Amino acid sequence: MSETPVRRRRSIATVCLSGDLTDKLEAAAAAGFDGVEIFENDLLTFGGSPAEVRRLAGELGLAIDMFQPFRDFEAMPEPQRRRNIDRAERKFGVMEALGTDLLLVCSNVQEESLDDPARAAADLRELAERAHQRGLRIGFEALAWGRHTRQWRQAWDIVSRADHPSLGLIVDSFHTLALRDDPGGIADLPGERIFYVQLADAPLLEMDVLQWSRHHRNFPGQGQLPVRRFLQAVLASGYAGPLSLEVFNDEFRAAPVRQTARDGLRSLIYAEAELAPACAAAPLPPAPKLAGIDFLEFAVNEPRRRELAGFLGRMGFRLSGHHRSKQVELYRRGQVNLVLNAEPDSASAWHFEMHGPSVSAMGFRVDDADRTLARAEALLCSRWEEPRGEGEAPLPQLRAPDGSLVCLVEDRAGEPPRWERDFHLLPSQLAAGDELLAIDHVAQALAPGQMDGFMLFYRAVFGLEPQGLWELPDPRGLVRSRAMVSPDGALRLPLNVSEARETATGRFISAAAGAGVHHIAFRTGEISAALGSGAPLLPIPANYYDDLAARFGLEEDAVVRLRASNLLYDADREGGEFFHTYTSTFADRFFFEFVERRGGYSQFGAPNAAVRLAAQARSQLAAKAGSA
Ligand SMILES: O=C(O)c1ccc(O)c(O)c1
Ligand SMILES: [Mg+2]
Repeated sequence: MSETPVRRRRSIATVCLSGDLTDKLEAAAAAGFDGVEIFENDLLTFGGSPAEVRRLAGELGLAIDMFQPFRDFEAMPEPQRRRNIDRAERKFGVMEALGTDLLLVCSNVQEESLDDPARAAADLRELAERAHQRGLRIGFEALAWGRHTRQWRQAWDIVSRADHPSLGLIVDSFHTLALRDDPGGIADLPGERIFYVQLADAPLLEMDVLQWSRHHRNFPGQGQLPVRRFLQAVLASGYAGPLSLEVFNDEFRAAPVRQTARDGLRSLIYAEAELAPACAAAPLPPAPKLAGIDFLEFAVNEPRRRELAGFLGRMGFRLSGHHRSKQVELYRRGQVNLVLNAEPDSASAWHFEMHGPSVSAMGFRVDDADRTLARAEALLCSRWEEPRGEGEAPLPQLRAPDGSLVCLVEDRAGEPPRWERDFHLLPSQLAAGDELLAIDHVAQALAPGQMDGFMLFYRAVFGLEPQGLWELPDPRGLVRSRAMVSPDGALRLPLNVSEARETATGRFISAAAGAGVHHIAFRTGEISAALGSGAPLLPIPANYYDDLAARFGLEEDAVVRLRASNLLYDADREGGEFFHTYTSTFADRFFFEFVERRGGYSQFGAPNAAVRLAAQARSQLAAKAGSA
């Protein structure tokens, strides 16, 4: 076919969003949605009339696609059957006032409903005929926990038996995929008989499907369901209506509404683009090929600059350059670049005001900076341009969800990055043989509720893949950790979140006023040589080493060496080994880690996290006692 695909309409159910109906509509419009599904409860609890909702949506440029849900309608014995018809007629009145023509009827969950598809079809046919007379339509959706109708095929069977032009099918990815039902057959339905499509993802959880649906859904790309297969089947049917998000999620209910709405639209754009050109009018530029982290920038003021420079110096970093026009210094050790930014009136200065000494920017090595920026903007990220001095190189940058910056550094084989030319470089003072090889990973602390949004950002914009979830015991609560990793492992970003305020992650969030980088790991060659003697290390208790010998069956002298160097150890099943150690924490904010990977080890030593967290809690207490 040669016709250019038109952009498909994108919608969101009001139940996805926090706040009252006004907040929800404003956020949906601000994000850029075309329409909304009005969830009945949001209308019932709203202070204004349905006509006012219609006016507000109209002013915001939002269509009201659908009113939902209408429950427990089909296949009821009399007298409920008749009462349900009367109940529906009243809802039709509400729909007319709202200015929407589609009502979602979800499958009956009542015990007394009849196991009689013919009756269900007859009831829905009558409802559709009544709707038709008022210019309205009915869509029938199978709830995964319906009494008799649970699968899309059963709902379709009833809809096709009823055979009324004002009755169609509604499919919802969650209900289909949560039951591990095959969405493939949806492709064979006549697309115009599908009246509406709802999309949701979810993490794989072993639990009752109703509880799973009501509390743990998330946006496509944030979970583990094969939403893409579902969407592929829907599009193959020829369905031309809106794609709509319908997510019930406890964290979303508590989250800032505009961020959730923007995440929702980002997830839809991303989901569509993965299926381009079937779906998106303008396919997204491809995700970058990532070659690791080129530099990290720290926001500092003058006293913190001196302090941090001292800390870096003890880890073997040397002052390696002064920016030509700004109060910015480059520190280097081997392949690792750290930049201290004290420039007034800069993005970094603003970051310092908000968060104190902190990582204000990460430089990602990408194959094509402009293309990556175009992709990011298409995925609703904003770009940032820092003022530049005469002749200085432009550095494409975009904002991460926490307000920090991601700089896109073009990786030009063998050549130094363009930004280096903006520095007066100092003659290198290479220490021989023990240089740092790379920034191995950068871990971020997130506030509760931020994991899904950050995960989607790194996945959609940069093509990072979410790894398994780790639960790390801190003495003061649980920390959940999930790493986002580029396909070849060149870029690794663990994301940590904790509900408990006194865990290392919780303390960071309160001390640093929100999400941010809380540790940076450097990859070394032979780690004991790379450590030297200067780095201020976090002490590891002797008990750890006794256990280590038992767990891995290490030789006595190997354990002695680990202990002497304060090293933690992990190994994977394939014989890969991991040696690592942590520094003390700088200004109660962030700390560093040195890691050596051997034999293809690709994890982060999560089994050792508890030891690290406990040691940090102990030194935190000691510091408190010292200052009291
Ligand atoms: O959880 C529910 O009741 C419910 C209601 C309407 C829907 O569209 C749905 O998918 C679930
Ligand atoms: Mg639904």
